Amino acid sequence: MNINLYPDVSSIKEENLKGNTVVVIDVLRATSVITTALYNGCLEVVPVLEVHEALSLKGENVILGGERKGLKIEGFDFSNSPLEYTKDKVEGKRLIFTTTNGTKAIVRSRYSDEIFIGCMLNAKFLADYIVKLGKDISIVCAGTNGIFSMDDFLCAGKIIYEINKLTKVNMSDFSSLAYLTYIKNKDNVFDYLKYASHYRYMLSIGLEEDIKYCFQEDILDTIPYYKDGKIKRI
Ligand SMILES: O=C(O)[C@H](CS(=O)(=O)O)OP(=O)(O)O
Repeated sequence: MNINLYPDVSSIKEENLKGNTVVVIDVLRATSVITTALYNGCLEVVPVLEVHEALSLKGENVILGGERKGLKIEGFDFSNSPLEYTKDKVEGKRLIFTTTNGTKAIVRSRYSDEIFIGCMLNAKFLADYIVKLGKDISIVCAGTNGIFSMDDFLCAGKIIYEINKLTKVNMSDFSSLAYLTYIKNKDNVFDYLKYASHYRYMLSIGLEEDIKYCFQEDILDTIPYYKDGKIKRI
């Protein structure tokens, strides 16, 4: 099984993803939100690129979530904080979701038939599931504003680490680097993250609790799956 890793959305090409199992990561915070919302009973998440698109989809049993510059959008019900997506707020609801990096990465990974949403929260469970599919794996990091992001890279390393425990893999050099980075830092994640600009930005706008939440490992057994413009739980 081959594993390829893409540092941000601009580096993905249709021919690289076709036929592969694709995992999209935006650990801070979009893919952590999606996984949490579905775990808490949200029916489906619809990722959209633009705020006006989200607003136009308002309706019964629909909630709007997301951010711009890390902050809640006017007219939306929720921000991009996974801590807001509790069972009492999201159960039985349809979430329309737009964020700066994460939802773009998901929508732009549509070249594959098998697209999953990954984060630290579900890494081990996701690895178990996708290994059984037996296809080559492409991991797409959302990055931040079109630039490589160390936080997504560490999460990619964790997912590769979990896959490697289960089956024989052939890692690209970039995948190996993520894998080794995770092994080296797994016991001191926050010492590593302090070098990450996205992490520092999140801290500067008061999101320390979100970060702590997003870097918990293997606490949610939810495997979000993107098909026909919607993300649902497997
Ligand atoms: O709010 C977030 O977590 C980020 C916003 S930004 O990158 O800090 O502008 O959005 P996401 O799409 O989840 O990376």
